[in-house]
Amino acid sequence: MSSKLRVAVLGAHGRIGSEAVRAVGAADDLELVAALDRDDELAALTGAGAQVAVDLTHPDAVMGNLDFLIRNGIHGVVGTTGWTDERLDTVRGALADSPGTGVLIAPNFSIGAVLTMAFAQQAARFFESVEVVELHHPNKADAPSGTATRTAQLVAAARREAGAGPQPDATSTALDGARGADVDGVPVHSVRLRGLLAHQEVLFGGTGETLTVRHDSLHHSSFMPGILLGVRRVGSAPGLTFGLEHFLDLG
Ligand SMILES: NC(=O)C1=CN([C@@H]2O[C@H](COP(=O)(O)OP(=O)(O)OC[C@H]3O[C@@H](n4cnc5c(N)ncnc54)[C@H](OP(=O)(O)O)[C@@H]3O)[C@@H](O)[C@H]2O)C=CC1
Ligand SMILES: O=C(O)C1=N[C@H](C(=O)O)C[C@H](O)C1
Repeated sequence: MSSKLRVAVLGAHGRIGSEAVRAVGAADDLELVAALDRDDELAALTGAGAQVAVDLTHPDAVMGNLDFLIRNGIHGVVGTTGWTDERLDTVRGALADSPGTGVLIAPNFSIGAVLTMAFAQQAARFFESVEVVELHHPNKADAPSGTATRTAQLVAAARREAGAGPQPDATSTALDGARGADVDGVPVHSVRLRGLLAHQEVLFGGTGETLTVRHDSLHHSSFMPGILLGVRRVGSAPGLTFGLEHFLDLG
């Protein structure tokens, strides 16, 4: 019997899932035992003896997939977006009935994006104003992106902790959408443009100065080291882990 970790990919035909299939297949310590997409039976995962499944599907599919994984004691590494507090609580509830099973949900697997979130969190208390602009390819399922939502939530929490009040904004009339989506008081603007992949700017403003923290994913390979790290680590992290930063030493 091989000592390699037995890994499955869900959403295996997709933009990022197909890259994950290649990355898992190329890793010496991992064995790709299933590559499933829409209409494939999840039962194939137990048949193949999958120990970890990577979910890169769609917000409409991920909850059902996780329910199956957790009930069968298969660890999950999830990049699929669409997370709300309610959804996260549902996953926590399912995991409570399956002690020993681990699920990592990462709004973004690229190291640069994880650092962007950390830097933004660090900068938040020093600036009066902050807005997030996320820019993606036009085939993306959701807006705002999971990364932008998480960034805004982290920045908002840091502002609250520092006792910062609402942001200055004297807008008295505006077209709907002109000021973006309000995520915990932080405006988030979503651009969908052919030619782009995944990009984000966090703009901070204070007296006489601005700071922009920008990250660009130029290829889907940017997400692979994070996905592989999650695959290798999730089995020793029972319960729900939200954010790849918990598996990284950010100092
Ligand atoms: N956390 C991160 O770092 C990253 C997260 N993402 C997220 O990953 C998700 C996928 O993105 P992307 O690859 O661009 O999307 P794609 O649409 O290219 O890929 C999704 C794939 O999943 C398939 N699918 C849909 N429903 C199911 C299901 N029930 N079971 C199995 N497969 C299913 C789709 O099939 P069909 O085409 O027939 O619908 C498609 O092949 C998104 O939520 C995206 O935001 C993306 C990049 C990085
Ligand atoms: O759909 C994408 O492409 C991406 N989705 C994730 C998100 O919504 O944040 C991660 C990255 O931005 C790419």
